[in-house]
Amino acid sequence: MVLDNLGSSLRGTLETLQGKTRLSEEDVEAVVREIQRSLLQADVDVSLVMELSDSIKTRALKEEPPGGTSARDHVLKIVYEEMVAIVGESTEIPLEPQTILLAGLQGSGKTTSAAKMAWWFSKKGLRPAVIQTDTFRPGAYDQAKQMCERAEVEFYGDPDESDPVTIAREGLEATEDADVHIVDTAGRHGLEDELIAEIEEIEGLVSPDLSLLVFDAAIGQGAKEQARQFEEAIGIDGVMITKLDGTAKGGGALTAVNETDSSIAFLGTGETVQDIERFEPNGFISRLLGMGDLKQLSERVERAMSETQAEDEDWDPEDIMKGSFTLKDMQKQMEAMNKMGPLDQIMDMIPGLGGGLMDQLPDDAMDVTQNRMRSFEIIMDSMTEGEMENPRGVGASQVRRISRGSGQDEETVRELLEQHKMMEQTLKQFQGMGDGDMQRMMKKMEQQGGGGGGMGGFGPF
Ligand SMILES: Nc1nc2c(ncn2[C@@H]2O[C@H](COP(=O)(O)OP(=O)(O)OP(=O)(O)O)[C@@H](O)[C@H]2O)c(=O)[nH]1
Repeated sequence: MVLDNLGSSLRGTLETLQGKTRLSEEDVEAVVREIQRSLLQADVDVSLVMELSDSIKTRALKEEPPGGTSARDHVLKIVYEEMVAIVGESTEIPLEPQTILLAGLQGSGKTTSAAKMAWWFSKKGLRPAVIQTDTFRPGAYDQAKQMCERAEVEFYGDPDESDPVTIAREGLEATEDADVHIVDTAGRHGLEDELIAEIEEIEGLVSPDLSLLVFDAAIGQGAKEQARQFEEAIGIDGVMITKLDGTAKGGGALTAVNETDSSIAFLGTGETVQDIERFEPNGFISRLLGMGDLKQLSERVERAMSETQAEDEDWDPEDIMKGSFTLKDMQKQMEAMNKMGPLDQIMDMIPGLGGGLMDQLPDDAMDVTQNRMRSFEIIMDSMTEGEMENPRGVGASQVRRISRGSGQDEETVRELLEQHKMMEQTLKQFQGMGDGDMQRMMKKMEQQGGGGGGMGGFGPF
């Protein structure tokens, strides 16, 4: 999203402060101007931008950087804290039985978000059900049903019933064994009286514990009015911002959240049911500022690893840290990597890599890397069990055979073997480490956040 630009433009400005221990008024002005420009471009409301830049300016000039802190880090910390204050706390979502009502305009992503949330609750060990009351859009029933099948969660809808309130009532009865009920509602192009009357009636019937408003990140300034009307009709406890993976500006949604005193519950970052993140203000702003988001990263790694392991019970990632690292382990790691989502999203979560590295890479660098991973996967499919277990024993004639069998050139086969060797060596270093060493390394990565460092140490990809 365009707010990403904030990270790279801000980093550029902050670099000019490198080596300084004191800040002049001009230095602070320059940083604040850059922030204003990025936020306005991202559609954040003007008064909010002014409020934010005033507080950053006042604090940067008044507060003394703590001993040993550079002027650059001091400003970055202030910007970070003030931005976290704007987006506010995340909406509280208790992990217990409850009913959630989703509201929003047509196309905002409600149906998709309902299935995503159900998937999220199911991963937390609860039993969710989605109730589809959208009788307005003809395709809504099939879409919701399909997505719930993909998410492997219970679904209720009735394509032959035209009254949404009846569907809601019957849906709650039919899914009474579920503990989290997510009620999806119809959208309209605009906020017609009919839509408001309908959602009020559904709200009265289901008495939700939580009413969430779903916003498309591209909403722009219209968000404020929308949020106000839904707030009046049913009371909004939080919002879900969707399509943050796209080119949307996102700032309108931030403005609306700020204006309505509501908080952000979830973020939608793609079209599949797994593309949902719980909103975490610190991680979100860290990522915007190119400082990474280790929490989100480790959650994704854990999820991908356990899914990969569930598919092949003979494989245990823990073994890698103890014994030898075979090509089969590398193959499994690549499978897990694919499950983690698009590479550029993952890069943004790594402190010090994020925006900084992305700015330096050519536009197609991610595609090249992903294509190379795909070639590696095809090559590995053409290798024998023995070769996968002992890649160091693969000689020239085997390389030729694998190349012919996979349709990939010999050079790429050799590259794969080289890559494996490098990973094996890197792992050998880790194998000697205790938990304390690992923690120190993670800490170091966190401290380097925002420094725009290079690829150093981050595996081969
Ligand atoms: N890229 C991306 N697309 C999304 C995301 N969330 C939803 N979409 C897409 O946005 C479109 C609209 O989403 P729906 O879930 O149908 O929207 P809706 O609000 O239920 O629409 P109505 O039922 O007409 O009110 C679909 O094509 C979704 O695939 C997201 O986080 N990222």
